[in-house]
Amino acid sequence: MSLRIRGLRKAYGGRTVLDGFDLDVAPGEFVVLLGANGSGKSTALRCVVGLEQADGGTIETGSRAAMVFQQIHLVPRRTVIDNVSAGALGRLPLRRSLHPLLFPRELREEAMACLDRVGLAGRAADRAGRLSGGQQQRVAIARALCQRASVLLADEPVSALDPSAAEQVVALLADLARTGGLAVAAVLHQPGLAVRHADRVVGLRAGRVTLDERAAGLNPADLDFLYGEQGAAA
Ligand SMILES: Nc1ncnc2c1ncn2[C@@H]1O[C@H](COP(=O)(O)OP(=O)(O)OP(=O)(O)O)[C@@H](O)[C@H]1O
Repeated sequence: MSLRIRGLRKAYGGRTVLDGFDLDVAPGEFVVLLGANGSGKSTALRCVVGLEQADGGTIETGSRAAMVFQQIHLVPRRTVIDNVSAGALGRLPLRRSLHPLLFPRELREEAMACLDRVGLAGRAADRAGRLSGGQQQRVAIARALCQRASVLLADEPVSALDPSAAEQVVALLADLARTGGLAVAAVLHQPGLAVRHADRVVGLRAGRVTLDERAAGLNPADLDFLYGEQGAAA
């Protein structure tokens, strides 16, 4: 099991946000998290990558977990390949991580392979800021791949993209799971994208899993339940 979360608990100022959250994502599987604003989806993913400290529960990620966000945060004046290479900076000696000219050749090659996996090898030398929003999100995914993660998390990766770019990015996440063997979990606010691309859908209400089923089986009653008046944190 590449990602296994059990009994995750988190409160902010005495207000419970995660109330015993469980999640399994297997290698090769693409799981979409759905739920109303405030139901705890982002907090759960942020706990996995250490951006938040859980109050209780266990998280196992196999090897490394990497995450992409709605806010893409590329360095716009740097080239696409420099941005992707930055995913590996933590593995380089400090001296070599200071400037792209000092990055080792093997790292460039690895970054190029990551860029190829997201279909953007041809844009390697362009400045990142010149790419479209959808292309920039794919570069951010390549940067995450360059971290050599076995678990890839995405927090609303397509909320700022037009429908066609969103479809492409979510299809890419599904493909990275199925052909790349990654365990992929994404928070989406578009149930249609989940039905079309995910293997499983996990629904949260008030920091607990209240739905876990095959994406193709998602029905309107499930969505009413997830997004109804009580769907957010209690
Ligand atoms: N750093 C923080 N300090 C205090 N409260 C927080 C913090 N981060 C999140 N919260 C609160 O925790 C609750 C859950 O937030 P979270 O972002 O996990 O929900 P979400 O399901 O991802 O919502 P959304 O769909 O709006 O992104 C919200 O009520 C939010 O205001």
